[in-house]
Amino acid sequence: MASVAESSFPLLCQIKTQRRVVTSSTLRNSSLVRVSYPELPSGSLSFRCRSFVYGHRWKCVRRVEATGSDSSESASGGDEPEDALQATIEKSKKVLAMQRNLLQQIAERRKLVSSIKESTPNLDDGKASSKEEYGSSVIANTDATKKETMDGDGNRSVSPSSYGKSSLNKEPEAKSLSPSTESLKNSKQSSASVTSPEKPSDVAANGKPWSSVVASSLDPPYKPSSVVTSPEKTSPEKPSKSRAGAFWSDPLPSYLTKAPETSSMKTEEYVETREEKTPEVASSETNEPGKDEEKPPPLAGANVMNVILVAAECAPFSKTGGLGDVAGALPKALARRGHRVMVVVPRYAEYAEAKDLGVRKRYKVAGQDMEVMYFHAYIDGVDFVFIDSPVFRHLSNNIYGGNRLDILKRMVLFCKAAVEVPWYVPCGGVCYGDGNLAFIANDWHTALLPVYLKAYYRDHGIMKYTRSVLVIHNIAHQGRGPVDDFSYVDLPNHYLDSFKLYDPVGGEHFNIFAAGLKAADRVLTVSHGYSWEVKTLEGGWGLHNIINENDWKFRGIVNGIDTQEWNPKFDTYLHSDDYTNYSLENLHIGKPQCKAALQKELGLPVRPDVPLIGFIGRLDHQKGVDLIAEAVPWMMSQDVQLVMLGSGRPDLEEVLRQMEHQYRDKARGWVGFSVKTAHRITAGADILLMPSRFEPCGLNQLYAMNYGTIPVVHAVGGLRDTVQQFDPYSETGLGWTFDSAEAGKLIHALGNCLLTYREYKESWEGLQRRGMTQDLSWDNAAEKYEEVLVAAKYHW
Ligand SMILES: Nc1ncnc2c1ncn2[C@@H]1O[C@H](COP(=O)(O)OP(=O)(O)O[C@H]2O[C@H](CO)[C@@H](O)[C@H](O)[C@H]2O)[C@@H](O)[C@H]1O
Repeated sequence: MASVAESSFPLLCQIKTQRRVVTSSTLRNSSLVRVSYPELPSGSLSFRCRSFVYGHRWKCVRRVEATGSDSSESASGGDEPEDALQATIEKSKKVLAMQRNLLQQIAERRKLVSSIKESTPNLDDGKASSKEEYGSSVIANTDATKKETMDGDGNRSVSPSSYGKSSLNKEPEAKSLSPSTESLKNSKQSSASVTSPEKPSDVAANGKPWSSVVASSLDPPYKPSSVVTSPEKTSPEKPSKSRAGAFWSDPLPSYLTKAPETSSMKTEEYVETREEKTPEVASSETNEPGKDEEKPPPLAGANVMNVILVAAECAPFSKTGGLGDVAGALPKALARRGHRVMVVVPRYAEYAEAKDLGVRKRYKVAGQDMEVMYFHAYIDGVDFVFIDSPVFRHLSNNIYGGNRLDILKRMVLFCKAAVEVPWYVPCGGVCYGDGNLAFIANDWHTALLPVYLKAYYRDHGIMKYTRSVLVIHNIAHQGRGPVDDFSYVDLPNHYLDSFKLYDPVGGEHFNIFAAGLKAADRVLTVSHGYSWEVKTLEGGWGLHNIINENDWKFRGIVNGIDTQEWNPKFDTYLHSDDYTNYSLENLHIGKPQCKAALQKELGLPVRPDVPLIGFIGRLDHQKGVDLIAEAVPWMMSQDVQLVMLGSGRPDLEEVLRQMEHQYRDKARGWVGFSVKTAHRITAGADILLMPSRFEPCGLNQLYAMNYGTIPVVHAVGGLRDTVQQFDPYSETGLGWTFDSAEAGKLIHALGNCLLTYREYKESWEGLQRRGMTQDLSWDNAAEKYEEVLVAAKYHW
């Protein structure tokens, strides 16, 4: 047997070009292929090929060895005439030249095709339709009547007079976010050295190291991502007991003492499954020239990271409010920028798209061993990982249900499991690993994650490059309890202080949000206005001091909206019952049709001229439902219709029922949780009321504006950031605002709004047009999130 050449694509193409007979029992990956090749001394070639036979593309990454029935003779030099060999070499050279020429042509064609694609509009039509399918499968899941019981914290009003405009855009000093040039350089170097450790031939074009891949026949085809995880990170450091003991008086959690299985995954099995890939995917894994030109660089450029968003709810799978919407949409926007993105959420029900990954882990919660399983779906470029445990099951309609300790234990289990997902859960066959990784935790429910990341791992030199960002969607809910609750979170004693908080309302108590805010590398909230408010005594709900102390890592980023899901042009809930899709172009036809359909569906008189006022939201003190109730008699004295959709506090639910009972010809109070009805009200109403006492961002006003529905809002938090007061003189603005949470002020603003609706049609249309032409997508916000993730990454 004589070694002829190292693996080479041209050589294989040469073999193909000359139409040699290829004999192999399976012609599959990692098989021994034998090719008849009389010009060679051996008469044939055999080679072991860890190859990719997709379409007609071949790539061989191992040594090619010449062999044959007479290989022993050839190996010894035999009687091979010198000139025959020379002729073969010459021939080979010619073929190689032809081959190069061909590849050149292919590359040029590819360039041409991609430039045609770029200049062709409606390329995302396919995406829109797939989203529609995705959305429509959801209706059954989310439409059931839901009730929400959060952690039971009391509510307090925020004094509007205390909002200082000048402070609204106050953000952390740039210098405090940026590392020194030197450390940035070092970290970049270290990141570079950890992000591309494999030999080129060992790394697929999607950046996944072959060596750490597990069989995943259950997974959908994985779209290539340019994120590379380091071997160091994909094989996380295993803490030695003695090392951990030196830092930590309490015993380490049991799962820390076991080696994560990331690196022990079976390449062989993976090789089998790779054959099932489509030619399109496979082509991205060849080393063909021209491929690089075809794939544009990620928008995130060198900032591409692995991002894991962890939340208690995620639309469309689970949702009680705005948090679910954000968890469903922000990750997709980050993925569009080129990041590898995962969402981790509890599995409250069986989701058709999600498949069992077969991974099982056990965690201790309050002394009890609990097993979790992991389900996975890959949708719109995002890995959705659902953590399954009996404690989460059947809670779709009652996500925050149960008593305080039930919720606490669920969140302890969820956060313990979530923080280890990058080690154990292969997505598309490959675990994320803990290098170049940032978690985004959301609200108090997942505020334990930054604490666990620190206490279990980073304090012990593990996951030391992993960062955590904690997003405040609503600071009124904090995970409060008696100090004794600390025993449930399973942390070293010296962590107790970070949970302890004293305030005049709760006295000395245990506060999960407080600990999360301290432990996270960065803290975000969902608007600029709210980022200012939470630093005040009125708006911080007892956490303002902690936020002020951590101002350097704190920032506000206004939410975006999912412009597929909440778009009158594509909205799947407008496909039936006489509703219709519409856009700015046919607004004057489409919106009145939706209004008539809504009136009909609700049993209200179908009248195009009467202003239809809507409200959608959780029924609690925050949303100012009581202010609407106070204004109802005035409203009903006007020629208007009012429809309110909400669930929550029983007394406020009763307000809705009473209102409908009293004004049957004008008002409807829909008590329950119906995503379909929320979409239909947003499309059919002329005006949306949001008199929230405080509103971290608010999504309904954004949805409303995208549907040509005019918001009337209390200028607070994100509402003030996003709804600019209408100015009839300059014909600017997006809606009506009022400056304090009082029924009188609401009535005044709504009165002006109704006047404009009736008397100034052109102004009204201008308001609608301006609202509908705004860029409300998540793309802008995602870019800002990326800045924060990168700042966290380079900060030690
Ligand atoms: N009865 C019902 N039936 C159907 N759908 C209903 C419904 N009640 C509410 N919804 C839906 O839930 C979402 C509510 O979002 P919001 O942002 O207005 O409020 P929420 O207070 O829950 O969110 C918190 O987090 C978000 C996200 O950051 C912040 O915008 C917000 O200010 C903060 O209070 C919307 O999609 C709305 O349509």
